[in-house]
Amino acid sequence: MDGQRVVTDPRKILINVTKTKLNNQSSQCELFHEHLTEALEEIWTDCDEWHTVDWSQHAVRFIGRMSASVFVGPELARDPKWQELILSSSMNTFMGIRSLRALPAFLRPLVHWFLPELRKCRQQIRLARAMLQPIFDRRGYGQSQSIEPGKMEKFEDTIQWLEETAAGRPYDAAAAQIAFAISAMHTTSELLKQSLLDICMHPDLIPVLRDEAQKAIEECGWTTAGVFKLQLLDSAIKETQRLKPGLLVNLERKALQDVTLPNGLTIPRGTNIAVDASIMWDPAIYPNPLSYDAYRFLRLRKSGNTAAALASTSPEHIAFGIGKPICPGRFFASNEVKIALAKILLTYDVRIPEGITPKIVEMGFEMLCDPDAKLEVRKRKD
Ligand code: HEM
Repeated sequence: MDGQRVVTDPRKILINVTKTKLNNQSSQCELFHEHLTEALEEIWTDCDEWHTVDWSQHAVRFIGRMSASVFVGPELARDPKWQELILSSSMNTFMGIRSLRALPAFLRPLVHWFLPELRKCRQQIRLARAMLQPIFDRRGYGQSQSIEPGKMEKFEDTIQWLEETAAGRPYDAAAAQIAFAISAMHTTSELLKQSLLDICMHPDLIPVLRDEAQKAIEECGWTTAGVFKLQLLDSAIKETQRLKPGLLVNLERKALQDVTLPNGLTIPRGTNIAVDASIMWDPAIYPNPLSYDAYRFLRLRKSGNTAAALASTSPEHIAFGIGKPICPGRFFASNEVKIALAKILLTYDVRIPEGITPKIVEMGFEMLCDPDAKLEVRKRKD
């Protein structure tokens, strides 16, 4: 799969762009806010009567739109054809991987050519190439030609950063965009979906979170400094991620040689291993671990625990991974989710329809937000 290959490419072009460029943009929060505002107006409208929205679908579209504003720049981010392409290609990749995993390993190199989802992925890579080409032409990029970084016109998007980081080495720009979508969209939108559902299931939080957001934005605007001030919101999201981390096991690896652990246990070569995420529900670490406590990480943060912020990680909270391959997109994802929640709470009244309790769905190792989750929303009076 082309998108997957870009992430595992040993030259690490995409990973380096994510680490060095993606988290370093001062204008990023404003851009996220601008695109989310447009998406909310288009999708949730200005209607000030309660109406039901398909939260499960809309959260993905909000994250897709915010992410695309930085991945491909405003022009493609606003293009409905690009939005559709990115959403469906990442879904097709996930479904294709699920279908392949159900087959014996020896059949996969052959069968993947015939699986409908993966055939669709290949068509979509071709479409992405065609849609990116006019931008490449306008900017004068060529996949095999080297442009001296200092001589490039500046664009603040991954199309440019990939070109700079590749520095003349061949790479597949379309596959890289699909790879960004695969890495970023599903994970981040799952976190956004469940965080808002958890907040709505604890409606006392809403006025407190609104107040925090109002003050932060009045003082600093939709900037990195403003988002940093959303500390209760940060804590609430991290609590959601603790209770529903996305995966029941994380950090999947294969032992390439016999490995003897400090306790003497030997993992034989060829063994597949993963880390059990249930440490995040250990009562010795998190008192009352199965209850949602939006203030839990705020209290820890105030007591000086440096790992208590959403984008931080520790052996007790591994939803963003840990160690060398820790998620390099975690700051980007945290900013997106915080901006989306603050903006939604400031602009809309939000509630879960009466009589409904959203369920978390476990599928294999995945922990998914209720795929049928609906919300009732109405625009707040200014
Ligand atoms: C809530 C959102 C996200 C979650 C929960 C998440 C989770 C993770 C985890 C657990 C890993 C490590 C996997 C391992 O060690 O086996 C990882 C790696 C990675 N993530 Fe994320 N991620 C999120 C968002 C993003 C975003 C927004 C991007 C890019 C913009 C991104 C890009 C990557 C990349 C490139 C890697 C591979 C790093 C490497 O191999 O060195 N992620 N992510």
